[in-house]
Amino acid sequence: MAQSNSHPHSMESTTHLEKSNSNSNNNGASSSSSSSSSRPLLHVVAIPFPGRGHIHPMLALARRLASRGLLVTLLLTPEWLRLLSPTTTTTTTNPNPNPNPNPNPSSINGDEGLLRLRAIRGVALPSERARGAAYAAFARAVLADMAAPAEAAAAAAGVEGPAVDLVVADALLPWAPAIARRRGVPAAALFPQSASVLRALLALGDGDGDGDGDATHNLCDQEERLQALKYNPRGSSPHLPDFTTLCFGQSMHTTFLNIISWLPTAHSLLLNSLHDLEPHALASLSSILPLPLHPIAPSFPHLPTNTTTNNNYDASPQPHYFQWLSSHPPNSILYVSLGSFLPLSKQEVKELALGLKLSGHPFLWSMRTEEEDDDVGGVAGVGEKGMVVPWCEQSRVLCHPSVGGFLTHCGWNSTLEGLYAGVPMLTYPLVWDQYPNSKMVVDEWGVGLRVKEDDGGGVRGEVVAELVRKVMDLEDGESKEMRRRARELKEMCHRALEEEEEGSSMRSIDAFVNDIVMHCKGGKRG
Ligand SMILES: O=c1ccn([C@@H]2O[C@H](COP(=O)(O)OP(=O)(O)O[C@H]3O[C@H](CO)[C@@H](O)[C@H](O)[C@H]3O)[C@@H](O)[C@H]2O)c(=O)[nH]1
Repeated sequence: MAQSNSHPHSMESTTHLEKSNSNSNNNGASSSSSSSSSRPLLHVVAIPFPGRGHIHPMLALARRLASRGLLVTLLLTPEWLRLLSPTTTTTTTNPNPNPNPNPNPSSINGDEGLLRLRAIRGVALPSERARGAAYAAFARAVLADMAAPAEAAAAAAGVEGPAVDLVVADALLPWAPAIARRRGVPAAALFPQSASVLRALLALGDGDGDGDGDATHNLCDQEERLQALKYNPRGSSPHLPDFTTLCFGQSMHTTFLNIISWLPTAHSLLLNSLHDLEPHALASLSSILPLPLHPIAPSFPHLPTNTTTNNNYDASPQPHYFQWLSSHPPNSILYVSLGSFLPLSKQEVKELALGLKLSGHPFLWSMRTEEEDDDVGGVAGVGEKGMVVPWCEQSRVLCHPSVGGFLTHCGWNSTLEGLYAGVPMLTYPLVWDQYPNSKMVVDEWGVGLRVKEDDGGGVRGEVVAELVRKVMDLEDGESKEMRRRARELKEMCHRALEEEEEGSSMRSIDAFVNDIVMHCKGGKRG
């Protein structure tokens, strides 16, 4: 965050922490062989919300903290421990054999230096595959049933030692601060969505003043409210069914506000954003939240964490679809992914497949098996032009030179990964923050076109085809302008990671580490 907009409590301008583990490996984990043989600065317990879009940013953060000399115990459900295992990531429906089984950079094979993985046992959650269809049961289990098992796992981390100094939790885990409190340590929050969405949520919280303990009341003045509500996830898609009304008997924003009401009391808040990307929202949050804010994006599991990175992706071995990508000219392939858990209707899949076929452009579609449908003509049969995989290393795929466009549901991680890669986007939001994210991509940053409008209505294949042709046409004026803007934003993202130039992401992580080391070692433990 620019100094002029920093919160008075922010430590961002403090000098870099001396790195006690400068030899980070490609995943950014410390090269020290084990936690017992090193002297970690602090022991952090990190608790992500158990969904892909939350685990990725927490895993990236954990690696970055470990690379700076902190011991991090990342608590995961047994299913996620298994899903992050490299051996589970190589299956594909593509007829090409996989000649080069690849450790997915977002995967992890046991402990990595100062990063330890431990299980949260004894909580029954609907599986990741079923999560989209069973969201109510999933959300209830996470919000209620996961608390005690997570606390037991945090306690076990302290017994395994050394004593826990700090809990870092996903902002959507409302029981996390109580775990920290009972251990007598501070809790920091990682907010996994955009700063603009958080700001809108807080503005919505400025409501009835009924004294019901909602700590987000009265944080925004009228002007702030009006600005923030432009990004009201609900307001930007008023015709969408509000699925949490069914789940919880109350609206999504009320549910969300209750969940995140602990944020103003957290020790500090890590935001998955960059100041130059959302300057107004971050400045506004700085002024209304009484705690240090650290905008740490870009922060993906595959990025090196401690080194200057001018390359787009790391040098890990590459799975088979990279060979296919490499057999195409630069900027010729459209990458398609509609997120990690919400299923599309058969009709939507059919229209998208038709659109891709009519467009005539090659595409790589990461399609979850439950989206596949025989009626689509086995989408892979859409032609020699397309490849369908059940999973790929998205953030690396997007950085491949042959990829020239991204049809995305606008999950916040996907949005950031598209910006980092510098590819123009076609937006196809499905729920919640994906609508305001689409709005930023198209209207604010000028790096995309809407496939699906904000009214959430259906999309015809012919329209998809026309938009794909436009965004992939390197000679089209509008496409050229989007590519120019995309290059600018890509450069911005890469600058944020430059260590020697003190990029903003590096500064923020260092400031956070300085902040918590000073707090915990300074005897301020509660
Ligand atoms: O084949 C694939 C498909 C996805 N991904 C990764 O999975 C993550 C998906 O995250 P995101 O783009 O944020 O989508 P969701 O999983 O749908 O994320 C949920 O969580 C996000 C953060 O809270 C919200 O912004 C979204 O709306 C919500 O749906 C990204 O890192 C992708 O790179 C892959 O690596 N390979």
